[in-house]
Amino acid sequence: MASHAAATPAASRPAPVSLRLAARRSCSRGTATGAAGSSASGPAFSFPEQRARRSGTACSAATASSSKAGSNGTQTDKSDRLSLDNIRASLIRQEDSIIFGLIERAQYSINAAVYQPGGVDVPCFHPDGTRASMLEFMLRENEQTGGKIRRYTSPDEHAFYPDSLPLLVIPAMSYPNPLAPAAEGININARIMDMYVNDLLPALCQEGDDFNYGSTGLADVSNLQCLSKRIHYGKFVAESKFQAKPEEFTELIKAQDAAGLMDLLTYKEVEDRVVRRVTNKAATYGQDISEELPSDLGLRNQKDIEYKVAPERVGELYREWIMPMTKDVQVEYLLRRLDHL
Ligand SMILES: O=C(O)C(=O)C[C@]1(C(=O)O)C=C[C@@H](O)C=C1
Repeated sequence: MASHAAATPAASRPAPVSLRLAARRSCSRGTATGAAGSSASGPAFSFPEQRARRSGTACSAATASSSKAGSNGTQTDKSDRLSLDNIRASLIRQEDSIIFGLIERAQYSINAAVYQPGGVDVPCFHPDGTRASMLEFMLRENEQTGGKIRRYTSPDEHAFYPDSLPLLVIPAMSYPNPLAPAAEGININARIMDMYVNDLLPALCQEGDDFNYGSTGLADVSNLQCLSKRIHYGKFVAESKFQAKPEEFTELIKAQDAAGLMDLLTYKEVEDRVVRRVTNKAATYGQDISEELPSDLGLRNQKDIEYKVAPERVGELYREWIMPMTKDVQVEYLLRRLDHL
């Protein structure tokens, strides 16, 4: 059990070498075989292909068969979840899944074998015959299922293996998408995977191996998908900021001034509030709640409360990794905001 004591900064706890190697290999090999690469030097996959996935034009089997679809076989998202007004509220809701997921994962040891290619004997899916890690295998299998039911046609979802997605088995759906076309080429999942395995897990989990590989991998898949969604929401946040100050942003975009964009989109006081809220949520979700009403328990001394994960540590992970990567997505999106228009 973690205490409420001040957490050691994640950056000062280097990951075991084996984990660093495993994730690096998975990222570099993944770029060649389907895993998303960092988009710093260009789109991770081709623009027309990604559009096909989003629009469902690669999904003829499904579009041809639905009676509930529109005249072109495409359904429309009737929810308002991608309207710009709902973006900040969604970020706050997503915190709950992320915090619960991190606490869930922290009950298991690091279990390094899950991240090492061949560490656990799983079927290989890399075309070049190199072995996959158990996490890569589970993530890709999960995307095969989600991909069939249009998860990755939604503009707020990003696959870790976008080049390996299957055809849809249900009709395509058209989503309201307030983003500029350049958004389609931005996918930083390879960086997110690297950060999760090498920085976040070592800050969260006990060293060692408890052999709960299946539970570990399931928690990891869910956490990676939640983190990916949260971080790529930066595209929507950036779009709302652009629309609020179009002249200022346009000037910086035309100058390709990444540092200026970062300054303009950063709200230090909002970040402080996020860290405080996340820390409070981690304190609430991470304590053992008994069947007694709080009033029957009397006043509990804060120092007596045992937490599953030190709440400050979760706040730090937000400050050090999750918010900076969300801002990186915002800058990447804004730098290309005027492309293809
Ligand atoms: O809420 C915003 O304005 C955001 O851009 C999101 C976010 C975050 O990741 O939580 C990122 C940058 C800001 O400095 C504050 C918060």
